[in-house]
Order: sequence, then C-alpha cells, then structure tokens
Amino acid sequence: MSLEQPVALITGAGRRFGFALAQQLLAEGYLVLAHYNSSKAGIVELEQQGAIGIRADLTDSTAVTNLIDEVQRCTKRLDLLVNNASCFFNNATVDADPAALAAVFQVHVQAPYQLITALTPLLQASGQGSVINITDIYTESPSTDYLAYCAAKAGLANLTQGFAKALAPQVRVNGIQPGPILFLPEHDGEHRQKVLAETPLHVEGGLEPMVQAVRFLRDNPFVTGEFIKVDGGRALMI
Ligand SMILES: NC(=O)C1=CN([C@@H]2O[C@H](COP(=O)(O)OP(=O)(O)OC[C@H]3O[C@@H](n4cnc5c(N)ncnc54)[C@H](OP(=O)(O)O)[C@@H]3O)[C@@H](O)[C@H]2O)C=CC1
Ligand SMILES: Nc1nc2c(c(=O)[nH]1)N=C([C@H](O)[C@@H](O)CO)CN2
Repeated sequence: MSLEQPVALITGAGRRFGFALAQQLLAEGYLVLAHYNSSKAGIVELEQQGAIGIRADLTDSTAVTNLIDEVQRCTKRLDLLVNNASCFFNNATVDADPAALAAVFQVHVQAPYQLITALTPLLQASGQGSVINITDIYTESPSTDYLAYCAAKAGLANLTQGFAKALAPQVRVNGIQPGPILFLPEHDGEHRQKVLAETPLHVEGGLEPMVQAVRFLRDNPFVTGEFIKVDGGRALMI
C-alpha cells in the first residue's frame, strides 16, 4: 500500500450494493477492506481485484472487535467507512426468533457504533475521513411490516447525526436513505409492480445512483450530518 493510497472499509461487501461499491472504489485506486459474513464468492472476486476480505458476523461483538483489530493491522489510515451491512427481517421473522430480533439491532446499530468509535483514530489520520451509513427512507415513516428493522435503521440515522457532531471537524459523517434500488430475488412480480406503482419515477433505481450518492457525500467537504434519499421519490408516497 502506497503512503497516498486511499483506504475504504465497506461492510457487507460480498454481494449486491456493497459488492458494486467495492468494485467502483477498487477501480478508483482504493485499498478496499471488504467485510463479509457469508458471501465468500463475491469476496474472492474482489480479492482477485486487489481487495482484502475480512469475515465477521456483526451480531457477535467479539467478531466485530476482531474485525477492528484486522483493519488496524492492514492500515494506519481510513479514508472511507461505509456501514452497509443489513439484515432485512420482517415482523414474522423477529417474532419467531429472539436472536433475529437482537441481530437487527446488533447489525444496524451496535456494530456501526463499535466500528466508528474504534476506527476514529484511523479516520482522523486520513485528513479527509468520511463515514457513510446506509439507512432507509422508512426511518421517518416506519413500515408496519418491518417494525424492528425500521427502528434499527432509525437508530443508525441517529448515530449518523450524533457522530457528525462528535467527530467534527476532522471526520464527516453522513447517510444515504435508499428506496427501491434493487429488489430481492424472492420479491415476486406483484410486489415489484406494487412498489414501482407507488414510486413517482416508476423504476427500480439500480446500484449506480447509490454509488453516485456515496461519491457526493465522500467528496463534498462541507456536508456532514446530512442524508441523501436515493429512492425515485418513493418517500413522498409513504
Ligand atoms: N435493496 C434495496 O432496495 C434497499 C436497500 N437498502 C439498504 O441498502 C443497503 C444495501 O442493500 P442490499 O445490497 O440490498 O443489501 P443486502 O440485504 O443484499 O445485503 C446486506 C449485506 O449485509 C451483510 N450482513 C447481513 N447480516 C450480517 C451479519 N450478521 N454479519 C455481517 N454481515 C451481515 C450481508 O453479508 P453476507 O452476504 O456476506 O452474509 C450482505 O452483504 C442495506 O443497508 C439495505 O438495508 C435500503 C432500502 C432499499
Ligand atoms: N438489507 C436490505 N434492506 C432492504 C432491502 C434489501 O434488499 N436488503 N430492500 C428494501 C426495499 O424495500 C426493497 O426490497 C423494495 O421493496 C428495504 N431494505
């Protein structure tokens, strides 16, 4: 790693948005620390492009500590931390399993808190340290089908504002509130049509608009404690 090479840690980098963002940052010359839990195949692909894969189950605080230790072994600076990892559990899932309920808050609140707190010295050493937390449009108007998930994402949104105040001026902290950027394979046509009918731009956003929002928040030196909605206008309708 050269002295000037920027370094990014992305959680949940093994698939979908986290994977796409990792590839973009690799292409921009970053040393990417690609965190994952189960998506090893994506990490192998990123490692072939120069990333360093680090596994940690973010429901396990000891695993998070080990992740932090590994990051500190890999680098003396951190230019960008993206808290992307997320477990999208609905009410039925968390009602059936107390561990799933706990996981929603461990992954979305506890682990980001641990990571931001412990990695602040590396973010300060960057001279342009930036944290971007991926929340959700439903933090302000919760979905009744995902009560715990929305509460946890609201907690991450609050951490975003709190750390923005606490870490200024050395480190900026912002959030992105996605809408329907990428459906899950299990989302059937009826669900997709319903969601897009309720979305003013009537299309699934895709991952590039999210990457563009990361670049804006990363590069704008006078924005902190702020959120960008990348949702096709869906937040207007909920
Ligand atoms: N897709 C969409 O339309 C929307 C997405 N968002 C948010 O945008 C972000 C990216 O979305 P998307 O790519 O669809 O997310 P996914 O649900 O596809 O991926 C989530 C990532 O989180 C990781 N993860 C989940 N649980 C754990 C855990 N216990 N320990 C460690 N890592 C874990 C997964 O790792 P692994 O695969 O290695 O297990 C995975 O890489 C998320 O924060 C999501 O909440 C918000 C609104 C809409
Ligand atoms: N971790 C995730 N969180 C969310 C997802 C997802 O796929 N993974 N998707 C949504 C959207 O509601 C989307 O599925 C459109 O219905 C919210 N959060």
